[in-house]
Amino acid sequence: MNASPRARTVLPLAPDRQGAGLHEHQNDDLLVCRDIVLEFGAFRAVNSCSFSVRRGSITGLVGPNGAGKSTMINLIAGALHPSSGKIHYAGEDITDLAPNERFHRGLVRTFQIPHEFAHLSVLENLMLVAPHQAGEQMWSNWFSPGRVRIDEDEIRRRAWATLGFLELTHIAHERAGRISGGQKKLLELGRTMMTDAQLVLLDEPAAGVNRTLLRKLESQIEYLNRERNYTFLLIEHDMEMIERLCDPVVCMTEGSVLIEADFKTVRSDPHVLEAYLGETKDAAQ
Ligand SMILES: Nc1ncnc2c1ncn2[C@@H]1O[C@H](COP(=O)(O)OP(=O)(O)OP(=O)(O)O)[C@@H](O)[C@H]1O
Repeated sequence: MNASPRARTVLPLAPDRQGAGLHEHQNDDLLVCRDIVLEFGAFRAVNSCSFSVRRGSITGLVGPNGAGKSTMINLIAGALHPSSGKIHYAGEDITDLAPNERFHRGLVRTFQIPHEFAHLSVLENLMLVAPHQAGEQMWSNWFSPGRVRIDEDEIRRRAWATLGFLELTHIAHERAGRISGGQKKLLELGRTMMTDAQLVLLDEPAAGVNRTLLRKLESQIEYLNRERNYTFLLIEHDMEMIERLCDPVVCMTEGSVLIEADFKTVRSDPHVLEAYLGETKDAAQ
């Protein structure tokens, strides 16, 4: 379980209040999404969605298929921009910031290793992600080659340390495209460790991961939360994982937040049950 203190419970919204500001956001909120709307053509995928992520928490984002969870993660990461609403991160309005600017502020999203990195080794994939590499800047190469060397050595050292932590040292020189799905998830987590992450967005980390690797992934998420003070926002359909790791849990349905509370309260909430039941009925038809 996340070691940080559990702060608040927000009771389910009455249906006629859905989409209204969910609650008073607090100073310890690292991320605040307020009244976010996103339309794809005539379809409103996110409908006045408001929730916050407390600094130091592992916040779960759950909800039936199509609820708008991944779209919200895309909006928070900056891959999509809302039609209306505001996103605040670390006290600043980031609604219009580009994804790379968010990344440099420590808002990091994990992603499947893209094709262009699949042919690189696991070690190289880690080294590539380190922020503020002097070698990135042409002027550094011209004027201070020594500094580039030191940076690269430091990044390499950090990459090996990360591999050691993830127990992936034995596959350091494997091509990233050839490792197992579970190992890729660990590598994604490792890539966040090469950055100065503050808020890590994890989209379905458990998907395609076997039980043993899943427990390892969970304990590493807990470790990074506890020891490196990472805050996580985690989308997951595996409710056991959500129960073990997350507090609070935000449940979305039809583009809005239905409830934000501890796992037990969310699980037993009749509106949540109804939302998931609707999904089951749709699948059965
Ligand atoms: N690029 C797009 N164009 C049109 N509709 C989209 C697009 N992306 C998502 N949608 C729709 O928006 C709604 C929300 O999708 P989203 O992927 O955010 O849901 P989700 O809660 O993450 O679902 P799942 O748990 O199945 O991944 C869905 O109805 C989806 O079909």
